[in-house]
Amino acid sequence: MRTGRSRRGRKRSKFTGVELYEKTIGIVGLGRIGTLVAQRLAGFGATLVAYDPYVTPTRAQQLGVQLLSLEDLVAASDFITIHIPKTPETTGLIDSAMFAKAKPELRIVNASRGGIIDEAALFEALSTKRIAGAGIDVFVSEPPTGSPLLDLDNIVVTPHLGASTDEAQEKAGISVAKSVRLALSGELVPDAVNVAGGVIDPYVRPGIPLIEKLGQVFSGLADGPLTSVDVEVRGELESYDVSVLKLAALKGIFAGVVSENVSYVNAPLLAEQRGIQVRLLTDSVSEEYRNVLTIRGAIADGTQVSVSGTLTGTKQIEKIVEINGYDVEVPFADHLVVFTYDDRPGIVAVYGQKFGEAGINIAGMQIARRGRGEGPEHPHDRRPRARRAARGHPHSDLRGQPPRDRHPRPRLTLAAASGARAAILR
Ligand SMILES: NC(=O)C1=CN([C@@H]2O[C@H](COP(=O)(O)OP(=O)(O)OC[C@H]3O[C@@H](n4cnc5c(N)ncnc54)[C@H](O)[C@@H]3O)[C@@H](O)[C@H]2O)C=CC1
Ligand SMILES: O=C(O)CCC(=O)C(=O)O
Repeated sequence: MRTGRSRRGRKRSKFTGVELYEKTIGIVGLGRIGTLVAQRLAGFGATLVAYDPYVTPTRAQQLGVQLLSLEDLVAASDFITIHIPKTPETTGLIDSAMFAKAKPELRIVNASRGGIIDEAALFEALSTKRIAGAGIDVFVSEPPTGSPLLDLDNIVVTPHLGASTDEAQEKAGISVAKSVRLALSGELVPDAVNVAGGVIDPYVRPGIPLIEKLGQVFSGLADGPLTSVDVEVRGELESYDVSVLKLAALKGIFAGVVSENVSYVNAPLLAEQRGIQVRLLTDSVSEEYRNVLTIRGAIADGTQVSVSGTLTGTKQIEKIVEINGYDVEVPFADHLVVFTYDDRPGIVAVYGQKFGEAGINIAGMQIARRGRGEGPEHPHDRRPRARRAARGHPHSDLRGQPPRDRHPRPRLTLAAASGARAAILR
């Protein structure tokens, strides 16, 4: 890096730059920063391409970016800007083989982590003018004292100042404080290194508490040890990274049934320890709602359980929209009781009477059936029964017993709204 001054003043011609307008800019890593870079660059009249194997083409399209392979991105780009973590996979990602594919006009910027660009390969590419220039904020060893890169005149270096604005430093402090608060209250800390949730888009965020509650309902409905759980995401959410919804579903499922504290970190482990196969499935088609989240599981005896939910209206009210194949539309409540029974007259009155005898107020009710006089489809649905799903008291057992690491036997359970008064009818 040179000061660029001659004895008689500046040689202005040495400092002629190039425009971004009508150039191709390659963004490596379309996470938080890569996305912001794409949004900022949208106004520069450049063609934006990106490489990020963990981002869907639809998501990239929403950002006005075309996803390419890394090789194609390097070959097409006039500028490359790197925004990925340093991992074994990304160390030396940009090496001499990549520079061999680059245009001589390429200018490459790395403000992510040192070593993602192989420094020896970069030195070679810059010193032989294989590429036009580089802007480097991060080095393998910092400060980069003695690095031969510092002697080149087609590189601009900064001492790891990528986040050094007054605003960024303040935001970083606030962000850390918020994460600590979330961790202390047992909630999801999206930035935690041991949470496999990935970048959580604001559009995905409201689905987290929804699917966690669905997990609690699912757990109340499941009557035996689970062998598999599918977390299904249908609708517009399909184009986002929704991996956090899998974690939240598992957290909800296990919250009421294991005695240990369930978190976003240990929930996948709890599933693995129990030999439960867990999958995240996505589909862009959702017929009735903009988005629907479903937890579908199989129990060891082969029966299936499912529960779906959505967020409705401008207030984004959380609702259950399907239980075991029956269409419903029920808002979540502190206590829910689900009955499955043969479709014949007088059943509702029987249940109503039992609730009344137990001094329990019914605040709302919905009946669903697949067709006139039809009974339930699931074999395990053939006898009258109830399952409860309690929100707000996930650890409370209705009989006042400690939570158990197994599912309850079939029984008719009535729950008092306060959780304090409860009765069990068999
Ligand atoms: N120079 C500085 O002062 C600063 C540096 N950084 C660094 O910038 C980088 C990006 O930060 P964020 O955007 O917040 O991270 P992020 O986690 O939000 O995004 C990273 C993206 O990289 C993608 N990715 C992961 N492995 C990949 C691979 N092998 N190939 C291509 N893409 C891959 C992920 O899918 C994700 O979309 C990080 O390394 C961070 O430490 C961040 C802030 C300031
Ligand atoms: O300015 C700092 O403290 C370093 C920021 C950084 O490299 C990061 O957030 O990854």
